[in-house]
Amino acid sequence: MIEVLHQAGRFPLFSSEGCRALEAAALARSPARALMAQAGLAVARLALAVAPHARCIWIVCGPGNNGGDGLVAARHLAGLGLEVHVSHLRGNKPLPADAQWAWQTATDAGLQIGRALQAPDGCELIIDALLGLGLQRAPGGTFAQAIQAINASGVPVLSVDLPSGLHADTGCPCPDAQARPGAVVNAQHTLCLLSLKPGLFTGQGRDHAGRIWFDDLGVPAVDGGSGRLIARGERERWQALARRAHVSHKGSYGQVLVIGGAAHMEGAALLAASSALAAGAGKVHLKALSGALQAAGTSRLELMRWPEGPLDGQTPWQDLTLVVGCGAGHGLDVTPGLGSPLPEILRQAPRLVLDADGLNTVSRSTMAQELLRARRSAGLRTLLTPHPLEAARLLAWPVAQVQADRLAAARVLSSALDCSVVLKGSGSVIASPGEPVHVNGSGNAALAGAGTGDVLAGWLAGLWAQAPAMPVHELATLGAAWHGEAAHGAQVPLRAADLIEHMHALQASLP
Ligand SMILES: NC(=O)C1=CN([C@@H]2O[C@H](COP(=O)(O)OP(=O)(O)OC[C@H]3O[C@@H](n4cnc5c(N)ncnc54)[C@H](OP(=O)(O)O)[C@@H]3O)[C@@H](O)[C@H]2O)[C@@H](O)CC1
Ligand SMILES: Nc1ncnc2c1ncn2[C@@H]1O[C@H](COP(=O)(O)OP(=O)(O)O)[C@@H](O)[C@H]1O
Ligand SMILES: [K+]
Repeated sequence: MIEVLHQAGRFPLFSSEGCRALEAAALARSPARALMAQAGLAVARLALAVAPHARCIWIVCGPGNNGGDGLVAARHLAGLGLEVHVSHLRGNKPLPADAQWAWQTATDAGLQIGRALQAPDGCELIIDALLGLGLQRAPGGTFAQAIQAINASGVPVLSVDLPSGLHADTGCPCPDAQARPGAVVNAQHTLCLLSLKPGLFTGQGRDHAGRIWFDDLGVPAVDGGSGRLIARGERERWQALARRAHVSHKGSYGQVLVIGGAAHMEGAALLAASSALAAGAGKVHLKALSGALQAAGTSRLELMRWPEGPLDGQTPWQDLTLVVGCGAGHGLDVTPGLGSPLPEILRQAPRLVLDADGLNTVSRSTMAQELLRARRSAGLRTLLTPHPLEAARLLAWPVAQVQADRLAAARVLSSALDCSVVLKGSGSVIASPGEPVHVNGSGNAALAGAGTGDVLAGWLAGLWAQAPAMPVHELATLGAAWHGEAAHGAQVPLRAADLIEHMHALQASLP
């Protein structure tokens, strides 16, 4: 058993369908009941580890195999002499065979199984085995009551496989018939079994699941899942990026050009440019859309101002990695006569990170969308870094639809514009045409502050300038993981300029 987000490495993520296929294959290879026996034992072990002093435990079991896991755990914990109260909520249908076996062995062992919907007096731990992978709809009736009682109890909760009510694929509460979100258990710990579910790591998953543990039940990991979790910092991969030959010089590390920073939003472009420098780009140029900034220069003396004049056939495109859009306002709008540089950038830039108002401009212009879509087949590479609202504008969806299934939204956007995408937020989702989706496990709400996205965009370009041949999907994954890692242990809230320093300091700690 591991605590997933404390591990370095990449773990396969399985959609509900993939989990079912893995489960069926594992069941076919195992003796009858062996998986549930192991699952229940793992739950009991973790309960003892996270609440070693608890004497009284309430175990709330549902009508499927999730409930079966809870019943097996109940038998083990009662066998150790703990005061175990079991509530079993079941419908009119017979229990599945494994859960029926768990119920029978528990009652044979003398466990009393009731239907109470309140934590017993003196309860010190709740085990939530109500609903797992088989969640079909928003919990109603006694199921909703049980979830409310668990959440209102003030007692620590260990959820089995998933916090009950959370959808495994999306990390959202299951909606009811009126599309209102249903109740979800708020757990301190979740023990995910057999295969990792993406919904634990993105959307609302992290807030409901607490600390996430994983037991593969002895079934070896296969990488046939629908995506991958990037658990924690990937220092060995970063080290390869940061390595410098003694004989190298600034020309060895590429050039970044940042275009953005309209009046009143100069800071966004400065953050992106400073971040690209800190990431190690050899030279960083700034083309500010605000005349004042372009004239006055910046407090970072290393930054170079890009000369006045249009970007055109004379621009050394091949040498440049571009970050376009940070604080650009309407300055890139593709209105005839205004001379927006965006169409030429989309036609020419070999490596382009498009962020913030660059994305908003694209969402308003079908011409820009067509130019964007044509880039990959022309050998030009693009990374879009939208937050959920920017993604919603690009997709012409409500933002709630983006957040309701972040993996799907990132995939649809990536395929609609034929680009790589980092859909930012809790559990950033990285999607690229033909690649498995990655979910970034690092980072936390210390990053929820103005400018941290500009820092990400600049950092990505800074890395890309140094490794121009790196596949964009990999680059986006490494950059997002680095950005998130820098927030661990940082003071909350983390100011964006300080974030750059934290990310820079991680370079020094590389092995
Ligand atoms: N087999 C094994 O060896 C292993 C199994 N494992 C464990 O099994 C779990 C999956 O078990 P599962 O497929 O039985 O689904 P589960 O989550 O228990 O729920 C299904 C039941 O809930 C019901 N139901 C659904 N929604 C509802 C709602 N809103 N409100 C009320 N009821 C609702 C649904 O009824 P129905 O929709 O058919 O009316 C059905 O009766 C998995 O998460 C893991 O813990 C692992 O340990 C690996 C080894
Ligand atoms: N709760 C969180 N967990 C992990 N990362 C977060 C969280 N909140 C914000 N972030 C990260 O912070 C950054 C915010 O970017 P963005 O919203 O574009 O900010 P801005 O436009 O002000 O620069 C993104 O990289 C996002 O993934
Ligand atoms: K559960």
